[in-house]
Amino acid sequence: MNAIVHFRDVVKKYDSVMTVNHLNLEIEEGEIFGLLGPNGAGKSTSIGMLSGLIDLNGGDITVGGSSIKSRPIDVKRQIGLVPQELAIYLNLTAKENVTFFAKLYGLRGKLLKERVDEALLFVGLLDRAKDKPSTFSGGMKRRLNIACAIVHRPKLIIMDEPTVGIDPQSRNHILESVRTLNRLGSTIIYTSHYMEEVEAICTRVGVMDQGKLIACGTMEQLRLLAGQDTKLAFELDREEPQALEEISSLPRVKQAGSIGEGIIEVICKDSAAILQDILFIFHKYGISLRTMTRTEPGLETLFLQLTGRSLRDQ
Ligand SMILES: Nc1ncnc2c1ncn2[C@@H]1O[C@H](COP(=O)(O)OP(=O)(O)OP(=O)(O)O)[C@@H](O)[C@H]1O
Repeated sequence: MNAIVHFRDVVKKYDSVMTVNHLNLEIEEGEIFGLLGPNGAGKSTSIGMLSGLIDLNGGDITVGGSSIKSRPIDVKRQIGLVPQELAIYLNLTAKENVTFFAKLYGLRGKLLKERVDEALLFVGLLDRAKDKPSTFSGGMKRRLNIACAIVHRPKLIIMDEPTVGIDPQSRNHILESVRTLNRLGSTIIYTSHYMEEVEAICTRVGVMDQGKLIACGTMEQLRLLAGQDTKLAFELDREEPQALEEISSLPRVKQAGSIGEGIIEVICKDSAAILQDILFIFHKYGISLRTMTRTEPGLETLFLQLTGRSLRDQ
């Protein structure tokens, strides 16, 4: 894997306030990277610097090896930015909007027409191509915003809170689009303070607070970092005290016990690493597994544990 985005010691100050405080971050090609944090954490400022819209006060950011400071045009060409505020023209039709952005990115002629239709189809607005966005719902406007950002098939797509205040249908459409764009080869950076969205679609998550990256990793890694426990529940065809004893003595298992009706619960750290060991013990004692459930603490709990504050109540 190659890092497509590299923040190196990035600083942004407004007056004397460190809005982005020595941010170091690498995002690999092919990731859906979630940038999570409460309002004012510095997410939009970081994204703004990455997109060349805000100057840096220190450090550097590279995209595909090009520096935003010395080669901003190279960087911008690789990026599709879906900004938090809608960046569409209400007096142009949907098609004219997407065409405008396609031309900005240098598309011309037949290719331009193809890509515009493709982008409108992708966001489910091809049948509304001739309508002006003033007649669209909030969710449709956001989808048009996405079409404008992806029409040039960028390597890196940045979405800044794209689902704020929209209907569930458009929200699901957008989340599904993110997955599809990623499958088609784009790396995605997705900022949000909706933890459920980040948990559902992101392969890795960076948690920002007060201008700093306070944690970064897969959900499993973040849980480990915060020292949180996962609960595994196994429904078995029979219970075997010796098997339970062996499970209890596995490293990383904090607690294992029967809760009756053939169900045993295991409280552990890093459940992915010990699952094989537990299944091996069942096999050794000839115990059949009927069902298994895994309950994990969410990002909200994790944020609380890392900062002592809630993500939502900022
Ligand atoms: N142009 C500006 N001048 C002064 N302060 C600013 C400016 N832009 C942002 N800030 C401040 O920087 C801090 C970080 O803002 P930023 O928009 O990056 O946060 P965020 O994590 O994206 O939050 P949100 O989810 O609300 O967009 C905030 O305290 C904000 O008030």
